[in-house]
Amino acid sequence: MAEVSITSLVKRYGDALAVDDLTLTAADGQFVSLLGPSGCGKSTTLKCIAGFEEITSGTIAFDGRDISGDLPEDRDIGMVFQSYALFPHMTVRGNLAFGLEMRRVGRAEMARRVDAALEMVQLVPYADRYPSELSGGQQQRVALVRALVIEPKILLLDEPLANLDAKLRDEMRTFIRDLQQRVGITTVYVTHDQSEAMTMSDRVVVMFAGRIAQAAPRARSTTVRQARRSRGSWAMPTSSGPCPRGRGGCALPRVRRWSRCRGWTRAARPA
Ligand SMILES: Nc1ncnc2c1ncn2[C@@H]1O[C@H](COP(=O)(O)OP(=O)(O)OP(=O)(O)O)[C@@H](O)[C@H]1O
Repeated sequence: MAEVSITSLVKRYGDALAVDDLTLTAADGQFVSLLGPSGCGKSTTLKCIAGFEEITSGTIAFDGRDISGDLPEDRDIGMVFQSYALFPHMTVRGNLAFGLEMRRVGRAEMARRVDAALEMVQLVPYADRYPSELSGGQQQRVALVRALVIEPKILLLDEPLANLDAKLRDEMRTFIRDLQQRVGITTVYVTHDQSEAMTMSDRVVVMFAGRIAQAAPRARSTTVRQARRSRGSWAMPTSSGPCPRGRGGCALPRVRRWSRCRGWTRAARPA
């Protein structure tokens, strides 16, 4: 497991500034969510951490070692996408074994890790099925353990629940959080769903226009229901800085106060 430190990260696509001087640390074992409206730079930040995008400037370090110039395969990360990205022509077992084969893990060790992974996500009876023979939730569980089976230092999740229905999403939130705590892996999770971020994370980092607008620890007792209740008062800041209503709630690094405050414009509320 590792600490992720991003310092003054800038990512430009031509003239477009996707990430603008972002500095962020995810401590060893911490679950950090990047939350914000569409186009604010969440996925770009994640892709920069993964090495899928070349950064324009700044540094990304794992446990203090600058990995900004490393290839993705040298970064020791596991990644899960919204679209599952499973290999359709491989069985569940084949999907789980693929990354281990690439890393030349021995047969006995590979079998041990794949069996443990199947057990972990309760998919032992589905080991020989193909992805098309699984439900969305089952496919996402395969994608999740496929990322973990290579025993990466960092887990990156890009809106992994976006394709699931509401009930399954609730179940998967708990599932992912429990799994993350059991494995103790440093996790960066991208979402535009406030309740998802609040119920799953140790820290919620709100992004807006490529920058960090708010960073707050999770309200510990927050449940899915509590988070849902607060959704009515959800409002994205139109700029960083204190609450324009002057009540002070938004200026404090506390998710609960901030989410209750109605000072921020509702016009920018994410869908
Ligand atoms: N390959 C690319 N080429 C040009 N511009 C891009 C590219 N990828 C992202 N962008 C731009 O960078 C900005 C940030 O995009 P990004 O995908 O990181 O946002 P996001 O917060 O993850 O949004 P969403 O929630 O919709 O996925 C957007 O303005 C987007 O149009």
